[in-house]
Amino acid sequence: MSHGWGYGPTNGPDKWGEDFPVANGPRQSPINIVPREAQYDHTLKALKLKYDPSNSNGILNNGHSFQVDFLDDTDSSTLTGGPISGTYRLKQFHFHWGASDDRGSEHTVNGINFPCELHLVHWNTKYPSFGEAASQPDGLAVVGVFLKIGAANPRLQKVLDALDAIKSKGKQTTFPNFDPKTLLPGSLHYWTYDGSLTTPPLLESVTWIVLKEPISVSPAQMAKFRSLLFTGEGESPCCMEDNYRPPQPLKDRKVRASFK
Ligand SMILES: NS(=O)(=O)/N=C1/NCCO1
Ligand SMILES: [Zn+2]
Repeated sequence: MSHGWGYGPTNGPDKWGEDFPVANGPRQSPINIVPREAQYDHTLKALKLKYDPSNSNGILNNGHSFQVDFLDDTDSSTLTGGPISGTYRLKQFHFHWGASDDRGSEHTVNGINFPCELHLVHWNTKYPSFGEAASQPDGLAVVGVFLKIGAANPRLQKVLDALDAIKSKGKQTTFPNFDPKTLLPGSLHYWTYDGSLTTPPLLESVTWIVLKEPISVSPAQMAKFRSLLFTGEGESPCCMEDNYRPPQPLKDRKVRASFK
């Protein structure tokens, strides 16, 4: 790709391998999850998510999605338990979504797409920083949460209300006192497998933890996601939508389930 990566016909997922050959590697993400082929593992621990709302810092349109960034200089917002060992710090959360409600998630379940998927990105504190951790096979842990069309989600609305201030690429604003736990479903049952970042550089450093239970989002709330722009101020506007990578080959991997 002569220009930066994105989700269009000339710089989208099918082209990423030109600049990032790991795109065709052995542990790429996302994947299609087939529940009846997942192996229940009774040794898997319960997820422990401890988030301090005072760590939430800002919200940024990065030109691919929007992300809420967290202060990660202490262990006050962490993921422990689950399939991982040690302590992983929350760095940011972001979403992927479609141009219409029939697509948008990155992981699929029995080939079914959800309209949106939330990713909470954590890094292993055995490494000195997110950047260092991102290059290690056990460096990152991302919790994925599906969003399913239903009733409006008042907790999600707090995030969506900030989007008017970050409509175009590069815009950011403060986003204090937000508890990401409010975005989680009632059940923390999960599927887990070894994978990668789903965006370039596609590093194969992610332990994926995909929650079985979705949270709700209304059609009007989905329209709010789509009101963002991939493009910067002064560029011809392009709606931020279909910012998802499709499922990748499972290759020599097993998906484990934390539940029967
Ligand atoms: N979609 S993803 O795998 O979470 N990708 C990233 N990239 C930077 C942080 O998370
Ligand atoms: Zn993501």
